[in-house]
Amino acid sequence: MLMLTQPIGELLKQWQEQRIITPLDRHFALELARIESISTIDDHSDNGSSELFLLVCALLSQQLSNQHSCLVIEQINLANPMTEDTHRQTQVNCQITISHNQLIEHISQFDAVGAGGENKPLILEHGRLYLNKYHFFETQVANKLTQLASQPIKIDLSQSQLPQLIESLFKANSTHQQTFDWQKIATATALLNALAVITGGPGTGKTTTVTKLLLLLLTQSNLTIRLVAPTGKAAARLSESIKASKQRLLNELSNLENASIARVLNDALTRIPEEASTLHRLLGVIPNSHQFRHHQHNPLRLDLLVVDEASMVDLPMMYKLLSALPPHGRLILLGDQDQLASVEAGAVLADICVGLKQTSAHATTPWSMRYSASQAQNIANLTGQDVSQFIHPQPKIGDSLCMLMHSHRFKGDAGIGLLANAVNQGNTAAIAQVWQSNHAELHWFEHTQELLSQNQGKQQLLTMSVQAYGEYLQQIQANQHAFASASQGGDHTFNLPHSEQSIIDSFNQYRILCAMRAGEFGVEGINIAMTESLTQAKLISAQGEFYLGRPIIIQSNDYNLGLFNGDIGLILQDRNKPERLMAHFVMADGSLLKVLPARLPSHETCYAMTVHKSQGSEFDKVSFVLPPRPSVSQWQLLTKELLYTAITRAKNHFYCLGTSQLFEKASKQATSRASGLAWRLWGEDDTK
Ligand SMILES: Nc1ncnc2c1ncn2[C@@H]1O[C@H](COP(=O)(O)OP(=O)(O)OP(=O)(O)O)[C@@H](O)[C@H]1O
Repeated sequence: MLMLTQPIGELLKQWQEQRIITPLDRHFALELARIESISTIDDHSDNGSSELFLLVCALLSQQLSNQHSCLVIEQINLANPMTEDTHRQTQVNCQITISHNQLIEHISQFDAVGAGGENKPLILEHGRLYLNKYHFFETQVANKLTQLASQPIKIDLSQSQLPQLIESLFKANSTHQQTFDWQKIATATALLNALAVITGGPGTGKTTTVTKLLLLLLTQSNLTIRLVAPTGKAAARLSESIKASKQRLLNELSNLENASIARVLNDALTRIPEEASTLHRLLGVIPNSHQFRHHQHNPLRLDLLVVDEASMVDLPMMYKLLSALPPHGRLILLGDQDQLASVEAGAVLADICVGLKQTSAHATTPWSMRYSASQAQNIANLTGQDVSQFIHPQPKIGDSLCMLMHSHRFKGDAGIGLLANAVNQGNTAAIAQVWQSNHAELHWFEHTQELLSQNQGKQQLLTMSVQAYGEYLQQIQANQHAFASASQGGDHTFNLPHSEQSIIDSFNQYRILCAMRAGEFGVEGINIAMTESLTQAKLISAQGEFYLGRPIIIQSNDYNLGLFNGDIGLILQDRNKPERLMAHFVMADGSLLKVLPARLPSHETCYAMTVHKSQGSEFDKVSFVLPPRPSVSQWQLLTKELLYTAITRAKNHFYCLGTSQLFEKASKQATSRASGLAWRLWGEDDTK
């Protein structure tokens, strides 16, 4: 059943040396072999069965390290199991000689492998091999979502004012030339179900819709509503968006003709919460523990939870969140299903949305709704929108889903929106056309073929970045000069001219995003190059670790300080003692946190950051850096989700340093996360 050129123990060592597997993968396999009582792993007396077990365990661990939730046996490359790519010309030193079905049958015979629900280290279900823990997370998440989705909320239309209120709130939308008002339909979806998943790209109106929804819910009863996002930055943005959306609604309500309706809505508007927190803060962090204060036996005290940027929530976190929901709690997930999947295991939001994907070659749109007949009727009753064409014989959780597809931010022919769409569809002809159309908001820096240090594209990027970052650094210099001259003149009552918030806001107008961490064109190299360029331009004086104007990104959580992985701050003069430097952070509620640099948790310079870390943030201008010659392992990271996420971080200008071939090739490569969640939710395997 297995052909090996060397004993498996030696091969595992060799794969580790070649970095095909990690030391963890190897030790994981050896440890499970110990549990399985495989004493001598190079014993051929069992016809290769022990070796096969080790190989499969190493493959499973390798999958988990790559953020997959499981190992799909059918996807194992039997001819060369340690490579996914069947065309790659790598040395074949291991070959599985039985079929995938025989392999599944064989794996199920091992002692360490059980079926779903069994207390075994590994679980085999539906051709997928899991670590018990991940199987548990996945089944629990699927069960809870399905259970929430099957809790329709009854609305007695003979008693309810809701249709009238909806009509008043969405009246302005009817002037848009669209067949369906999806924002209105999404609102009805969430009014009618305990679970609502509202997805869509940037600027499609997710926050606008959820604000109207909260407003409508609050006209019905006094609910305890909590708003959360996965990171501090995303939570701060959610707060800002909700505030802005409330303000827009307040203006709209002042134009309502019906005074009694306007009164009802105005009253509810004031009760919409504005403050958002992080998921960690909501669940209650226990220092030095993976557990949270809130869980199944100590549920959250709320009636409705709104989770923004849900694409960033990984499988274990989604499990913890769902477990902590009180039995009557309603859940609204907001996010962009096309963005990068979570940093840790799983692609929960993408798996939830997979059932809406159009797989037919004749499909005119990439997604389509999937309603039950009764939900379609309820939506029609509430909104007047006839969605009967979306009735599906097997709606599953479709009644809880709504996708917003019209961007109000990137209108018509705006370059950023066109580029994001073309990348999303992996349409290389459209991508080339967008770049060739010379849109004012798109800028290209080509990697030249010269020595990397003389790469003209990189020089252009650095020159532009010095200018972009110059603005906040000049504000800092103005503060520094004002302090120096006030001190000379003996003035102790003086004030720094630029506030910390305005300097941080100015810094946040621009960011360099890198596809990679390491290397000259990764975060590390670009940060060094930026520091040199800004020093040459005399905008910073980078002497010592903490210099005035140095931007930093936090790399671990410090619950005592209230700083979390991904928080970004600036080293600035302390207003109360300007001769002292402090790290300054703007918190989710808009307040300023000052920390002595020596007390900062692990951190690094942040002129450039990874695209992953930028999720949940937006900048006026973004520069995106692709490496000129990616290695094989770097290639795996260059996906269309990475490009799409980088592009959609930019509000007004997107600059890209790369080669057109690389950009187009990456847009053809989609992220795939092995998981059984979509199958559990939708009952189909061909949805992907
Ligand atoms: N129906 C609409 N008609 C006109 N403008 C709209 C409509 N819906 C939203 N907008 C505008 O589009 C912009 C983005 O809306 P909103 O913030 O709700 O989108 P979003 O999907 O939450 O965006 P993001 O992905 O950035 O969080 C706002 O300026 C908003 O006023």
